[in-house]
Amino acid sequence: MQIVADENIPLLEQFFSEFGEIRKVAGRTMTSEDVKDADILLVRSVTKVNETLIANSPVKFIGTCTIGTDHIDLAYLDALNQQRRANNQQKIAFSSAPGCNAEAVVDYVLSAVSVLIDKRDQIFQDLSVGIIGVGNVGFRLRRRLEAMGVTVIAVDPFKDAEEVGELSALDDALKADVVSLHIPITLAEDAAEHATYHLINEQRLQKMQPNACLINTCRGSVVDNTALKAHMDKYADFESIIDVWEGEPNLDLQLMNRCMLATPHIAGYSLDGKMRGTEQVYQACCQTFGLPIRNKLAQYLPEPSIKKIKFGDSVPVRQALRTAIRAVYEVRVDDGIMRSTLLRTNGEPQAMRTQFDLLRKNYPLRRDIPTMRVEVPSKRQDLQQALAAAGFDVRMGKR
Ligand SMILES: NC(=O)c1ccc[n+]([C@@H]2O[C@H](COP(=O)([O-])OP(=O)(O)OC[C@H]3O[C@@H](n4cnc5c(N)ncnc54)[C@H](O)[C@@H]3O)[C@@H](O)[C@H]2O)c1
Ligand SMILES: O=C(O)[C@H](O)[C@H](O)COP(=O)(O)O
Repeated sequence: MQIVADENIPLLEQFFSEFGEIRKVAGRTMTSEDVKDADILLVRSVTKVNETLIANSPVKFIGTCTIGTDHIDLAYLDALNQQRRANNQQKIAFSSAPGCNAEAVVDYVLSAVSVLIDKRDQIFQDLSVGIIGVGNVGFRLRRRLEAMGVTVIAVDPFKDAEEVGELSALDDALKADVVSLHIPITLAEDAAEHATYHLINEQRLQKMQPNACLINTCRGSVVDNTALKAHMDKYADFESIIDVWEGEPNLDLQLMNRCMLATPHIAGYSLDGKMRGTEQVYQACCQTFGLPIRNKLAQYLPEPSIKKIKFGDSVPVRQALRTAIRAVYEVRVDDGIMRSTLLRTNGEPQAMRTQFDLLRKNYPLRRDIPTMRVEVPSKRQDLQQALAAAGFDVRMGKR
């Protein structure tokens, strides 16, 4: 079989060579010519999988090693499969990787919020956080923040409170100190009144506190970026932390300059998250072709480069939390690199696209918080509790 895959998918050979010959291509510019002989098509979020791409391909399995599926024309795939069923042809199987990088997004939000509270001389427990969308990311984030003593106001019209905890109205969540978005991008024709395109518009920004902080790690156009820029011009204390941009890989550099933190769509880019995405799609592919699952992610994940943090007797909880979270993931590094790189493009569109994609392609190795072992003195129950709540693998030191 021929496998055509986005060159940025990690562990392609390790997981997929048993299926056949792998041809790697640039995901953003993948064409129908590239996939004309593909039996298996493996993509990430930058490849539009639609009629134009696959109509003339013999593809039997399509996998996206990502959480989001908005780049896949699922309606077309559905129609195609109905047609195939009518003609007694095998359907084209599809799989995404639900939850694969949810942990990394939670870590991103924790790192970003820890920068925000430092700036405002606050602690986590001072905050209320509105979580919009209580799926794989939002649910994990809620659990983590509540364990850390943060007040969470969660919204999800498609979930039951019995399943995900207390749910509130959107207007209530918008009143929180921090509003964090964890929803898919959906349009009115598919999701009616719950469509998320420009969910955060001028009207909803007005409902937020004048010094609130908006965090967008889901999809750029969930926020009306023009309205956000105008809102921040009006409210000097309003902050935003943006990982996903309307029109990316091109983006509004004025908006970037005004954001408290700006990153190039890397919230989910931990090594664990990316590799887990490949593993999940591999498992679905094995199922489609009736092969046993021989490969496991644990075989390939390297040891974390920082294996352990050890705290002494006198460290304040606030300092320990900040140190541990940012030892695993320091969002300000990504922010600094993105600003300096994109400002050098002077906003020239082609240069901006190239640099944005290079920042993502050459992203440095980063691990998930639960991979970090933290040792605390046994008498510091407070520290143990706070670090475990934040997701660390906490061990007690000797008395
Ligand atoms: N920046 C990144 O690197 C990155 C990484 C992972 C995911 N994402 C994005 O984040 C999104 C969320 O990820 P997830 O894994 O939690 O997805 P998910 O599908 O598990 O959860 C999304 C949740 O949003 C809810 N929802 C849908 N419309 C809503 C609305 N109008 N209001 C409130 N809730 C609504 C759904 O019911 C669902 O529970 C993904 O769709 C993806 O686009 C980005
Ligand atoms: O949907 C997702 O999983 C994320 O947005 C993912 O991190 C996107 O990464 P990409 O596919 O663009 O490499």
